[in-house]
Amino acid sequence: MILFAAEDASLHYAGSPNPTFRNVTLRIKARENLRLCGPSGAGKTSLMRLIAGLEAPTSGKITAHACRIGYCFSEPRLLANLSVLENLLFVAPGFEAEAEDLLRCVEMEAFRDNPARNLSKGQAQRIALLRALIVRPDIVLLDEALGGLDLPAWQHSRELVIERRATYPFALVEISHDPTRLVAPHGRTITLT
Ligand SMILES: Nc1ncnc2c1ncn2[C@@H]1O[C@H](COP(=O)(O)OP(=O)(O)OP(=O)(O)O)[C@@H](O)[C@H]1O
Repeated sequence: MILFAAEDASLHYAGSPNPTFRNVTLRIKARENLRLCGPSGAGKTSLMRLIAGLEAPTSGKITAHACRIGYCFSEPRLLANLSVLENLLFVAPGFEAEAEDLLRCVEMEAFRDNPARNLSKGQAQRIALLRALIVRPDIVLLDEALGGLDLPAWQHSRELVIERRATYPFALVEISHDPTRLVAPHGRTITLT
């Protein structure tokens, strides 16, 4: 099953001298692993935003785009004045029990009622990961999302993604400058230049 398909898609930001990427043809199948590679500024985040529907191609077309996305940005982007639990329930109303289970998986149950603004960057990144997973996505997008975590926190987070996929399968698209910090290191690679 194809979850996302772009044909000859190019993206040219208004005011930029050149397109960010040109003529990208890409299909994402259910459950597959994909890594976006390329030097800084090559357009990896922009392509991820296209997959998420946050950008539209300036030429070419998106031919399949009917799925639920869990997006973990490179910054956590939590709602600062809401508690940790409220941040999760904001995207998944009524899922209290599941939110609490997920918090236990990343050893953050004690932070449930803390305002998100009081979290460290690594704690906030873990909550942002839970927010992406709790919506039962068809595609999870990780944009350097776990890069700042120390090794034990990263391992916990990686295990959580793997376990969660076994129950609620999803395709995984990752951007990581560090190949040792990929959740799925043997996935297909798309290289932007
Ligand atoms: N909203 C925007 N408006 C204009 N230009 C943008 C916008 N977002 C990104 N760009 C430009 O598009 C190009 C690609 O940026 P993008 O963040 O997609 O690259 P990247 O490969 O993810 O880079 P990095 O590895 O450094 O994160 C850059 O030249 C950037 O300045």
